[in-house]
Amino acid sequence: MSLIRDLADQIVAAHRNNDLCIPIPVFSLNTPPPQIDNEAAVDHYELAGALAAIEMGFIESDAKTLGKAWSRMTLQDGGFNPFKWPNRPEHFDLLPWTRNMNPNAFKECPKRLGLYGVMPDADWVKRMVDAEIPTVQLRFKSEDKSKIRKQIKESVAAVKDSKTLLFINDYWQEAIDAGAYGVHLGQEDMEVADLDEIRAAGLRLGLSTHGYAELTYADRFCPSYIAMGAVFPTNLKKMPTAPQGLGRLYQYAKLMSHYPLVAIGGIDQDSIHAVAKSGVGSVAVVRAITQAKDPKAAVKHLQELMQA
Ligand SMILES: Cc1ncc(COP(=O)(O)OP(=O)(O)O)c(N)n1
Ligand SMILES: Cc1ncsc1CCOP(=O)(O)O
Ligand SMILES: [Mg+2]
Repeated sequence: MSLIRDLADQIVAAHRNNDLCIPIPVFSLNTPPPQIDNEAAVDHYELAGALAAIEMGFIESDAKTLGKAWSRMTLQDGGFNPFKWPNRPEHFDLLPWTRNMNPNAFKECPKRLGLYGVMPDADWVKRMVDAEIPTVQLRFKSEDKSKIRKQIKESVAAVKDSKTLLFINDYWQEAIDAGAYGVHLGQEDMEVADLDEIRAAGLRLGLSTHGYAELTYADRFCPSYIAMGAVFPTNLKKMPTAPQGLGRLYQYAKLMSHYPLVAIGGIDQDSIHAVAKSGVGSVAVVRAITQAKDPKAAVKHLQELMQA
């Protein structure tokens, strides 16, 4: 165990000062630390990588994923180097990059979806089309199926004959029925959705992720794009994990660079440039548009800042 401890200490020391570390929240200091299964681990590097990740504030599932990646990286790169960080698809055993060879891949979307407005109703979708935003999502939350269908129908009509691409959040069946461009699903949504039906209908699929474990899981489905967040704190949604920060976003973007990527969560005009520099082709925002004095001008300004 002391060898594993020593390797883990070297990894933590090498990465202590970069933005990959997230302080462990005070409320969880009294709970027992997550257990890494020594028996199931392949080698010392897997255990050390996972232990280091826990100390750097990664959640248990991400620490386990990182442990396996540390093991593969150490074997593939011919030795242990604590200053490295796993960031290549082969470290995480991701699918081969050639999506057109994968019969289960979802339909392709542009690699760079650009500014992506996540909007609460069809009127906002119309405003975004008028502002010529490249990508928009209808994120209308309701229990009322007839209202949902109406909102989706109006949104699909709004983007017709425009260059704006429309994703529908959650309501995949209604999105298929209305002929939308694509659907966006979270990790829980995808467990209950009929992914085969979405693929067969030719809709694009975007998936939410919140860390390494969900990224590698999402990769198994070869979605059209992968969203990563929350980058910064947001009050619009209760997030399952702490804000990831720019350091982790940059690593995720490097690892998944063969996918169209979307960054989301708490991004505004002050941070959008740094977020775009991570290499993601798209930045999704809600409040930076809906709470702007002039939403149309905000769309233009945010796009300029992304490209600057
Ligand atoms: C682009 C984009 N990324 C993430 C989400 C969040 O989706 P989900 O986790 O399913 O949460 P809800 O939006 O359904 O509350 C999103 N909608 N869009
Ligand atoms: C829907 C959603 N999913 C992850 S963060 C988020 C909300 C982002 O809103 P904002 O851009 O206002 O922080
Ligand atoms: Mg959802």
